Amino acid sequence: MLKLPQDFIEKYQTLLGDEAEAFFKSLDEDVQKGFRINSLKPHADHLQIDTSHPIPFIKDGYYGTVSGRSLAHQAGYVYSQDISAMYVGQVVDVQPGETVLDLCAAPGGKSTHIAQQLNNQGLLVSNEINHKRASILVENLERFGAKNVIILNEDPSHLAQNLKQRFDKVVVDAPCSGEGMFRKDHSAIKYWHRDYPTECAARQRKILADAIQTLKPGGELIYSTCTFSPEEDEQIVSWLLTTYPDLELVEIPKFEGMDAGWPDFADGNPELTKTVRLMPHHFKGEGQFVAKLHLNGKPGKVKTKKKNKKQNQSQLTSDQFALWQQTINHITDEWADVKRSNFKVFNNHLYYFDRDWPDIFAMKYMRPGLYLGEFKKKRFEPSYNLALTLNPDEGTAKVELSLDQWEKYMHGETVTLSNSASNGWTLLTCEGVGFAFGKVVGTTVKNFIPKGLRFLN
Ligand SMILES: C[S@@+](CC[C@H](N)C(=O)[O-])C[C@H]1O[C@@H](n2cnc3c(N)ncnc32)[C@H](O)[C@@H]1O
Repeated sequence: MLKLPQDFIEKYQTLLGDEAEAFFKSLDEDVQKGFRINSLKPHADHLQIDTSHPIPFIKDGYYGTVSGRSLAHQAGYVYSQDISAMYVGQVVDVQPGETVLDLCAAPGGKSTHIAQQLNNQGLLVSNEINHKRASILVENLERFGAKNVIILNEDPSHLAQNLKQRFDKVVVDAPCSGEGMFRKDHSAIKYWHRDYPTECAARQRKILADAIQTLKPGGELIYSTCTFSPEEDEQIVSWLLTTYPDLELVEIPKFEGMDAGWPDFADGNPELTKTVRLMPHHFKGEGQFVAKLHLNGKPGKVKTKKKNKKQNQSQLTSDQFALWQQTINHITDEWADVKRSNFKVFNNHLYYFDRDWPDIFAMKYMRPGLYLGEFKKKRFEPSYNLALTLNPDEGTAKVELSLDQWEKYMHGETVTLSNSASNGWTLLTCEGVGFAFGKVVGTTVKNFIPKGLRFLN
């Protein structure tokens, strides 16, 4: 049985009254697992992912599990995710073409969901303050294969300074006391103490104050936590409403087992019933809280900043452009019409960066646009990331490997083909699914799986 802190037990006995026992009991029960299918990728019925149990209120969401070692996961066709967390992504309700900021984004559950909803139109800026976690965010987003994502590794205050009123939607999936994760991750209990929720709430107010500055008037702020504590849930929303009179709550659709937020947990404002609480004794997923707020008002004057020097120094030379075109046109014609002004080069690394995207070059970035590959002396090496954006069904040069060969390739080994293929860079597929680039020389496929992504055993 889960050993809960005595202060926690007493707090929730007082807050939940008659329901407290059912609530504590539910923390010992198994949680229903889920995954999302990545709608950016072509249909892949042949991957035999079990989609017989759709989650009725989540588009592309299913009950069940998919192994992290599977081809489907490695090639970015699925994302395993708790169903409550999926619900938050659904609540964001992004429309293709919008500009979205995911401010606390690692490991990428909401960001991959948003990227999917954008359908390669508009822009997602996905930010994570912690560098190690930001690297995991990069891996997960790159697998997903979206072309319109910038990944930053910044403190929210720098985004507030540099990207004022830039976003249609801003998501703050806040660092919190994590009470809703106790069941999944028992170690989360170790960090908890009586004052922890209040400490987390102070940090959340600071993050939200920065987040609001990046939101366009007319835009929406989505605030969520994976905790039950009123200090971080209803009380934070109540603080937002009183501190920022231009914010108003938007009603969120509720489905079976979902509770409305509890006004009595804050200042009694009945508007708080527009928020949603997912409690494990009522709902099948982990604990979660979510609120959606609309920012009224007219756009204020935003000082236009001088373009950062790095922006201008990052132009592609005509030789580099020719080398890029020569390499990519051998693989696919998808990039044939993209103009030179939409590329940037930093230390020989090439990125796609749409001219209309905001200037992020004064900030710490992990991916200033879609990473396309690296110039090395007189050649260009296309990136793993680029391979995962390609549709193998649309005229892409490809070589099909067996599942055994795929496993070998994922271990970093060279693969030998039974028949020789056309020499040069090619998309590698397995069961028709694109999973990486390889370089063919006769019957040999040289391995280019990034070291950090290789299977170790
Ligand atoms: C709940 S997790 C985000 C989960 C993520 N949205 C997802 O769906 O996969 C909160 C994140 O906030 C980050 N964080 C911690 N302190 C922060 C701060 N002061 N400002 C912004 N983010 C912070 C943590 O590193 C963590 O990755």
